[in-house]
Amino acid sequence: MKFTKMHGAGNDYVYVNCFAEQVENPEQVAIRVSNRNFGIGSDGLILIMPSDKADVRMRMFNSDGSESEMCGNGIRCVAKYAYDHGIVTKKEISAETGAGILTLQLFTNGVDKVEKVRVNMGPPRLTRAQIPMLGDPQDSQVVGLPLNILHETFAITTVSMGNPHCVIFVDNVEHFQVEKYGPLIENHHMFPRRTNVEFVQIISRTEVRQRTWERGAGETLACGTGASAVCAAGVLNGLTEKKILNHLSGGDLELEWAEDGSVYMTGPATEVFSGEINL
Ligand SMILES: N[C@@H](CCC[C@H](N)C(=O)O)C(=O)O
Repeated sequence: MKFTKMHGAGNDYVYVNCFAEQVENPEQVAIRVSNRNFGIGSDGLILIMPSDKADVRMRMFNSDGSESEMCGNGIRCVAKYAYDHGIVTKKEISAETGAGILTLQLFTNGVDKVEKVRVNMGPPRLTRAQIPMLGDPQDSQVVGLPLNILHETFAITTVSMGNPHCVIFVDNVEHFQVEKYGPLIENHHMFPRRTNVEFVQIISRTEVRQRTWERGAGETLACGTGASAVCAAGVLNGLTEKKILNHLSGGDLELEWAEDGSVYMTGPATEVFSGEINL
């Protein structure tokens, strides 16, 4: 299988051009290639596919083989791959994802390669049914709900960006035990399809620092859907403005919850290397 390794702010995936390749059993392939000792090494597998509804389609698998509806860092890299490898020639493209069809604006450098992408991530979805989360499905939003984990109580805010997120504001995120609490919240019975978890420190009303425990992957260096969920959660909790800079462990993302109701995410996309693997 031919592949290209790419990352967005350090959130790294193995990308396969399915305009040219066919991938059987992508769940198993994701587990195999993601392994950092016995495989290529990545947070998961992303398939770049033809679409009959959009310029390109993305399917995304975590390193444990589970499929997610959406990946914010991944979709920027899909856009970069599609433009740099001649699948698309426009600088505004559409992409089909499990979270719907998104529009993306591409920014190129002096040698006409994509460096940065702005994605309309769509509106944050806030009802319990949309997350999904146990409780009254019509509950319009969950903001600062107390959740007991071991001997701690966390105030959680839940947001779906097509995939589920549980946002928790903490005083000192660098010293926070992400590995201890992340998996307990990811697998909490409140979340029937598990959840991604963002631990966030407020720096100012326009700047935050985020660490992410990803569903199906563990702690990663960045999460674009998570950063978008944090943008909404900060506003819902009255902690931040609608436009913020988010410092993730592997780089920065710019977020804006705009007047049209959508969250816009802008950030880098980087190609690292290409190769071939015998499966
Ligand atoms: N890193 C991603 C999100 C990947 C999927 C997530 N782990 C899930 O299962 O929903 C991003 O940049 O959004």
